Amino acid sequence: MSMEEGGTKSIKEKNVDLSEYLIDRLKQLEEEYVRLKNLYKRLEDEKRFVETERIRYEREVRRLRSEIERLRSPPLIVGVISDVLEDGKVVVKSSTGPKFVVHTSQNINPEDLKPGARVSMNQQTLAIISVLPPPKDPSVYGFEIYDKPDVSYSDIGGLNKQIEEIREAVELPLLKPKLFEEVGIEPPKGVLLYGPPGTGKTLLAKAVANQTKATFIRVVGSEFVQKYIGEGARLVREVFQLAKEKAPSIIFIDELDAIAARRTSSDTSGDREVQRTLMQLLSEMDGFDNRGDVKIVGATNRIDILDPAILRPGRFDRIIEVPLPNYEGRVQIFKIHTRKMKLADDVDFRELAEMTEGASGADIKAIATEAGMFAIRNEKTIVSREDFIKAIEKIMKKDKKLPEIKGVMFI
Ligand SMILES: Nc1ncnc2c1ncn2[C@@H]1O[C@H](COP(=O)(O)OP(=O)(O)OP(=O)(O)O)[C@@H](O)[C@H]1O
Repeated sequence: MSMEEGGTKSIKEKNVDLSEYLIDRLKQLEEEYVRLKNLYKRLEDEKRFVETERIRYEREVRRLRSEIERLRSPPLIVGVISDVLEDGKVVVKSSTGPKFVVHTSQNINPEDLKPGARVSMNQQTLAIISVLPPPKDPSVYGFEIYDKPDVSYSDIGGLNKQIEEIREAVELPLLKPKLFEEVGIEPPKGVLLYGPPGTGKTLLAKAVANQTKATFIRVVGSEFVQKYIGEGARLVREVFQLAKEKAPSIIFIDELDAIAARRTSSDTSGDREVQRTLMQLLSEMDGFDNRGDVKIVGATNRIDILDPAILRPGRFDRIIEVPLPNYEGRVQIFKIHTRKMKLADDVDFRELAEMTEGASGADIKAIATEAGMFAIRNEKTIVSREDFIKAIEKIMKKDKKLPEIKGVMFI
């Protein structure tokens, strides 16, 4: 009897155990379900994120591919249409001389194809790629023109001697031409600024233009000879023409070395193109009156490779060195580029200047901007000494990282 009782109990107990077990198991499964559901949601989110990242990278790859394509594409030749034939072909005179019968791109509106129109052509097939705007439009050549640049002498740090020299050579003749006549001397025609990159050469030229209310025309030497083959000499002519029309004006030729490097023995068509451009520049400089109100300021990082012809009297006859700033200069440049920043009391320009031996004005500007960025990253609006120190480390390290390759200047 007792056995039987005991047996029934155990069956009951077993049932209780089983139902407890099942409830437990159910709970576990429910929890597992919730966990998997969350995991699924997280994976879905991650999938979406990865998907958008993929699309972003694909877009970036496409952009870089087209950039590579663009950089690889050969320069175009400039020509002038002499006749439009009935079959849609066109007779063009290339800027290097001979005439050709060529095809045109389908993207060109046939109405734009008129005799006299300037066009760009593929180097190999000479097919017309586009019709260029009329030559008088200075933007065609990428000339930068400012009626009155907004840079003043007070924006330039550590170049007092250079400012004095450029004022004497460019500003005085523009503002007081009579003075030179009375004394009976010819004012300098052109001034050459030379020195390492980012030291303020462009800034100096802009400040003189501002002070004399002259139009500032900036052209880049390498663009004269690289953008449109066979056009360098004509571009030089056009810049001088434009400068005369906009007088008083200052022509600032950046990267002068690209068109005025000493002649080498090689005789490629590229060299001949550079030669023609330089000849045109020399003849323009010789041809105009130095008492006039057009002044030329050239800039180069490589005075050592310039053709001596360009430095002869009556051409670039004042040469001004624009070196890397010394300690005092760096203090001043730090002051200039932090004028609009809110600085903590622990920022000491003297200390910063000591830490930035060898930095250019452009480097110091970059340090100030970077210090501001560090402050923003830490959600501060006041920039502290620590932000500057981090910025100096970052910018000065970047400078040092540049590879050293003999004979090559990194600009
Ligand atoms: N002496 C300086 N005082 C204040 N700012 C300077 C000075 N030098 C350079 N900078 C800053 O660096 C920037 C670049 O300088 P700038 O274009 O005048 O150099 P550059 O000598 O013409 O260089 P590059 O040879 O590369 O053309 C300027 O916009 C300016 O903000």
